[in-house]
Amino acid sequence: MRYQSTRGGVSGISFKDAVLMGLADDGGLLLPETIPSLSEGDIDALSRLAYPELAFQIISLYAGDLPSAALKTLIERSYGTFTHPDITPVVHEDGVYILELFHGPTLAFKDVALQFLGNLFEYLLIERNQKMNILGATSGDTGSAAIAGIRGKKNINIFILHPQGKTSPIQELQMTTVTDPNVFNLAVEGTFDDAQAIVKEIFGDVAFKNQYALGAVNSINWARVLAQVVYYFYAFGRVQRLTGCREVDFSVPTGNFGDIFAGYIARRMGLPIRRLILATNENNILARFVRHGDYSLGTVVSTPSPSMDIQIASNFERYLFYLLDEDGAAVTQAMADFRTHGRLHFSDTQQAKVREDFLALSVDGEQTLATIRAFHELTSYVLDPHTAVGVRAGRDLAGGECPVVCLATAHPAKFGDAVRRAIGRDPQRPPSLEGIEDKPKRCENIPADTQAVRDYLIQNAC
Ligand SMILES: Cc1ncc(COP(=O)(O)O)c(C=O)c1O
Ligand SMILES: N[C@@H](CCOP(=O)(O)O)C(=O)O
Repeated sequence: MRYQSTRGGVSGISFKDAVLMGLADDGGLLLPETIPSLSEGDIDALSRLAYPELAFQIISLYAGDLPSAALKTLIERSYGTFTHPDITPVVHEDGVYILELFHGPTLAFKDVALQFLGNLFEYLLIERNQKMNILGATSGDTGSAAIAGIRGKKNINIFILHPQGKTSPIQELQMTTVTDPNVFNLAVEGTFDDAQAIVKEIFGDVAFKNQYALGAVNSINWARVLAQVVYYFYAFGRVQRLTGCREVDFSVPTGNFGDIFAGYIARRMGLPIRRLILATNENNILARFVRHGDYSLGTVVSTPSPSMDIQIASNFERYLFYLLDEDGAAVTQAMADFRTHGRLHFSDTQQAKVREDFLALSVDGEQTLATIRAFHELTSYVLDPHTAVGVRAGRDLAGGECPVVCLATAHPAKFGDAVRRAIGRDPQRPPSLEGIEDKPKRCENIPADTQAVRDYLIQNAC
């Protein structure tokens, strides 16, 4: 499998090189040159596999340059840290199937890909006798998952920018209480969008990126998206076995568009997904885009689901590549237009195509809390606020005989304030969070300024 950039300036590179390149050197995002197509029989066989074996089969399709034995070991190590034997179990509650993606070390879906990516980076750096400085932006969950995947690894430093005071207290502590010497937490005076823009600008300076061997842990990195494709197949197999259904709907709480884009790839591979339901909070540029073709930038607002307080969704560019008929020049132009005007226009034909690919709903804070409350009253199950956004959209938009799978993207204990407001008590704390408030912390404040972050990197790079 070879990889190409959405902007047409990079092509023919291997999986390993794509993982190390992160952001494509022309500023675009990397995608496989072809998407493998699976038959009904293939999917049937895959749907019977346990998670690690399934991950091996799916990832192998895209990573032909990784020896099989090495890939197997990476997968075993990555999912050996999960506390549930099924890795991503599916539970059935009040008519919806909940795909629990929060049984990894930091209690969010990011662990599924970042445990794997951390081990993959280590393997590639040993193989090439190289060092790496990871630079990432987080609205709360990627940061802690990336730090957990990288801490203690040799020849890698990690620099994570989070928006100061805008993550949940537990999310912040999960990052700042990791005081290993190779971990650098930077609290940016701005929003997640500011932090992500700084990261992309720094990656865009290819000479600097190469000089400091910068690596990407955000869903900029294709390996992130790839590892997330696996659980769509897993959930489909489990739900099909329970219900005998031929198709399923997935409802996906969405911010940076990485998770739902993984579902889109799964569908392009042939997985019978009837509808991909894109659920946002009030930061709803993507829901407006799907529903009305209105892709225009708003101002980031704070919500009970802070990890999705995002306006500029990184992976939208990957979808745009397909919407614009895989024309790199057209994507480059569209991205430049968006930077200049803060909006993009789509033809009626394109809008119709988008509505074939997705349904969408924007769920506000009150509705989110009401969903947590109502679901808890009916089932005793406590949803985290991001999952609640997806459950609300799934209930409103799914229909007919087709089961709906809602992605449970985080454990409720990460968002105690929102849960308390909804159900009047704190969520139960998993053992990994016990005593977290009492641990020593390390974090530095930094302005939302690219040069300041570059200078910090230069001083602290390995
Ligand atoms: C808990 C949680 N749910 C949902 C999302 C949205 O996922 P994505 O950014 O891949 O759209 C995020 C992060 O963005 C998250 O941390
Ligand atoms: N919600 C994310 C935002 C970054 O998304 P990513 O998938 O591109 O890493 C977070 O928790 O940081």
